[in-house]
Amino acid sequence: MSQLVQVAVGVVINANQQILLSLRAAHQHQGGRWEFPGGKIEAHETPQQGLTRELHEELGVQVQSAEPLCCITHTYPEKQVALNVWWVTGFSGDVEGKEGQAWRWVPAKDLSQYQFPDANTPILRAIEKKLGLTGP
Ligand SMILES: Nc1nc2c([nH]c(=O)n2[C@H]2C[C@H](O)[C@@H](COP(=O)(O)OP(=O)(O)OP(=O)(O)O)O2)c(=O)[nH]1
Ligand SMILES: [Mg+2]
Repeated sequence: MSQLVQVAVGVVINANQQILLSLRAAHQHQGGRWEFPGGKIEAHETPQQGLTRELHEELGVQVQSAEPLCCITHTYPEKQVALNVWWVTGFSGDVEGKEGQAWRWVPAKDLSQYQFPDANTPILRAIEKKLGLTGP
């Protein structure tokens, strides 16, 4: 199996309980699916530094407050990823698709209507749990 790729992912939530999604470009791995923004952590970075850099590069926002949400390891046919997922409750700046990608704020309860990379199912469960959206 190829190397494990470490990825920092941000679940950015605003005051209206909406979550920021961004569309993966067609040419990317898992292209055409919606994602929680983020990307590969560089060798010299901590996961939180990677998160902050990626959200700034991809969406032009500055992370101000974040805590770990969950960690997921997933094996795709072509690579294995470790997603270091952060719950981002504070940021500054206006969101912009810096890489030309579509993005949108989605009510947390509507996330299941979107197609995400296969690894993301546990992230959706973690968000529901965090927000108390799970049934009895
Ligand atoms: N950002 C992000 N990546 C995800 C999610 N779910 C998931 O399986 N991944 C995978 C897809 C990719 O293989 C990897 C993330 O890498 P990436 O393509 O965003 O990396 P990057 O921003 O550094 O961009 P690049 O090197 O491809 O230019 O993690 C998700 O919700 N968000
Ligand atoms: Mg990325």
